[in-house]
Amino acid sequence: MSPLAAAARPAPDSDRPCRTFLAKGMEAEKKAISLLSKLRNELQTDKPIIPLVEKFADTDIWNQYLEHQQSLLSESDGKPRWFYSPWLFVECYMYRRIHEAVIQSPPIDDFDVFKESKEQNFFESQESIIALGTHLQELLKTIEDLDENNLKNEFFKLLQISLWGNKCDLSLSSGNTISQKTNIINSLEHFRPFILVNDMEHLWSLLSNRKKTRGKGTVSRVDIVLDNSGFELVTDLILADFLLSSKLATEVHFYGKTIPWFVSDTTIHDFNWLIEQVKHSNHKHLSKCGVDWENYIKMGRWVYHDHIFWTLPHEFCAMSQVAPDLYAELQKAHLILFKGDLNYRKLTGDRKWEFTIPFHQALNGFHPAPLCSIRTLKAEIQVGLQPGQGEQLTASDPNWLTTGKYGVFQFDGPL
Ligand SMILES: O=P(O)(O)OC[C@H]1O[C@](O)(CO)[C@@H](O)[C@@H]1O
Ligand SMILES: [Mn+2]
Repeated sequence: MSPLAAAARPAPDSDRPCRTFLAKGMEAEKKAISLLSKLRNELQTDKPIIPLVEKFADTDIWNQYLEHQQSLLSESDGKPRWFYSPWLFVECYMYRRIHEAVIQSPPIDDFDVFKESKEQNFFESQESIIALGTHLQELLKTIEDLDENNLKNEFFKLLQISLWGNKCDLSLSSGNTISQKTNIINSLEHFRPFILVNDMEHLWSLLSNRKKTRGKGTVSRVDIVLDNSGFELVTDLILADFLLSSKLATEVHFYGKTIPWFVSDTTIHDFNWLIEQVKHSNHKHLSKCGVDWENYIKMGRWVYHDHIFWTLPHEFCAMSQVAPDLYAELQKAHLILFKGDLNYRKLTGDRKWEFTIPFHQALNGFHPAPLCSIRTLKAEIQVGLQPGQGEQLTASDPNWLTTGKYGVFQFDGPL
């Protein structure tokens, strides 16, 4: 019997639901693809930016923001358009429209379109991930005996690994694989000159002073606003493990993204999936990391927070108005680490600041707690440089702002 004839024959009752589900799935896939093609056409032909239509936790806030963008334009400017609106808004809007296309297409409405790329990044970085896990387990064997100076050096090493982990970012590589192939630990000295602002000493003095002076049983809390999943997330979890094991912190709070975002950004599914993968690694040191990390979560020493604010287009100086609950949560931290370039753009409002403007000024009143941006440069904004430093970089390396080759540890707050 020909396949067509077989398909035409009424299915036996046993697999009818399966076929219906399959048919519905294919229907949904077609719908999502057509919505995404419409989005691409709007983007490529500079159409007006249209309000979100699907009911979701943040639909109204997004549409209010779009109205705000409209209010900034004069009569003759017409509607906010793709090519003539602030990049921060338009890029965030694009990823939010991708999410809308998926939630409008049940039953695939909870599908993560970037899941495969994020998992591929993890698997392709296995060698360097194993090297990092081994490095951490070796370090933990002797951590109690390290003197202050050695402990500080180990802290600085893991901070730099977390910084350079930020290069592995799929939105910069527009989704092409950008996994960590080499053992990053051996390259730290080579990368050192590419750190343009280095406030690591501030981080050390803040945490080590608090460790010395805090009373028994008091909390030392470090909050990490995460960026990319995959290799970068491993570097952040290894840093967080060290913070607890060195007693520089007694608890670490993590913030991820509520929806798939900028291709590689971490969602709660990515966070849990990665810890599960590490725990089940057949490499004993790596598997020990995963077992410890799962225990930190069970004991409440690691806490994961979800908040819709992180996938809105707002600059962080608006957080206390737009998301006062999140601002209040961040105020409980003794230090907040903001990973990555997008967070840096939102910290500084993505303004065309002079390179030498102080970071404190660019934060425009956003001071929930002492904070540090740990960021590789992928967008044309950088503040807090020395006089002439930006100009010198432009002369020696014209694309220094956007290649991810340079990085900063930029601190703000009382010591
Ligand atoms: O993952 P990160 O470090 O926030 O990088 C995201 C950055 O990559 C880009 O999407 C492309 O360069 C920027 O627009 C964005 O700020
Ligand atoms: Mn990112």
